[in-house]
Amino acid sequence: MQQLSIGFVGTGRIARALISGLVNDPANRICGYDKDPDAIAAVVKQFGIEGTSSAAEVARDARIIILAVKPYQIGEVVEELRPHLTTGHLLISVAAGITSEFIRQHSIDAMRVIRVMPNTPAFTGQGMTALSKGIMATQEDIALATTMFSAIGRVAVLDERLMDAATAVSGSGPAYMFSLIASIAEGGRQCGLSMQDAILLSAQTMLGAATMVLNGEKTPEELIREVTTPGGTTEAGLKQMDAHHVRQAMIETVKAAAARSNELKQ
Ligand SMILES: NC(=O)C1=CN([C@@H]2O[C@H](COP(=O)(O)OP(=O)(O)OC[C@H]3O[C@@H](n4cnc5c(N)ncnc54)[C@H](O)[C@@H]3O)[C@@H](O)[C@H]2O)C=CC1
Ligand SMILES: O=C(O)[C@@H]1CCC=N1
Repeated sequence: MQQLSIGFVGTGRIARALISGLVNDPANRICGYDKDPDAIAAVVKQFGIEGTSSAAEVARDARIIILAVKPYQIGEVVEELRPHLTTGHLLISVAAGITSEFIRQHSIDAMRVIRVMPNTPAFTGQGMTALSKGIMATQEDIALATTMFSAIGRVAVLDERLMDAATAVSGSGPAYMFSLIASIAEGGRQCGLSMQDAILLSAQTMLGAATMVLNGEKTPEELIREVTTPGGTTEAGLKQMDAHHVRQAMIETVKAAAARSNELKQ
């Protein structure tokens, strides 16, 4: 069994979601550093990873370094890491908008960089990660990252120019899904259900509907037709969705998030 040494710089919300899945593989040896002592103490306590006291220590202890800080903090973290980086390292960035070229140019010329966009359902093993190869990264690096991120859900390998779109659909997507679940549940509550029952009915329905789509036998449009009886309840509901331009609103939601990811580009 090949041991993988993985180090996180930044152990906030998305890092915790990734660590929660990666710790299950005994082949992974995980360490982390966060400039907030409470953040690193929390992950050490929760997941039993090794805490370190600087980014330099992460570079010393890990071959794979995951940059999990806010986009505007990536520059300072790469500067801090640079003197400690070698061609033996692989840098993986989860930051929205930040290009692999920005990271390579601010680290070392031969740096192998992979840009990924995971999402918080990684906590349940049902994450979706899009990943793309920087110019110096190899197919072996992509294969390694694919295996790593498969521990927390599904993986799609994309050309980097599509990462803004992936960020908008699956990176930010859980927030839209939570919003839809909450809105449908609120409708149920207004029709007499308790909020607890309404959330259960709404969330389990989203899970079941998503599973049917992923089974891949039918398109979402075909599945809509199968639920909808002419003159029945679904048709009455869908008419309201159309009247309130819900589909168009969701399209515009994704386009706005992709545009913002593009604005964060460095
Ligand atoms: N939250 C999400 O659902 C997703 C977030 N991302 C990306 O992940 C990155 C992190 O986001 P979150 O985890 O949500 O943020 P967060 O604020 O929860 O975590 C960031 C962590 O980085 C630490 N940090 C900041 N500067 C540092 C430094 N110089 N050295 C070491 N640690 C430092 C902070 O103390 C904090 O604990 C962002 O770039 C975001 O675009 C990507 C996919 C999904
Ligand atoms: O909202 C954000 O910018 C990050 C990136 C994707 C999910 N959260």
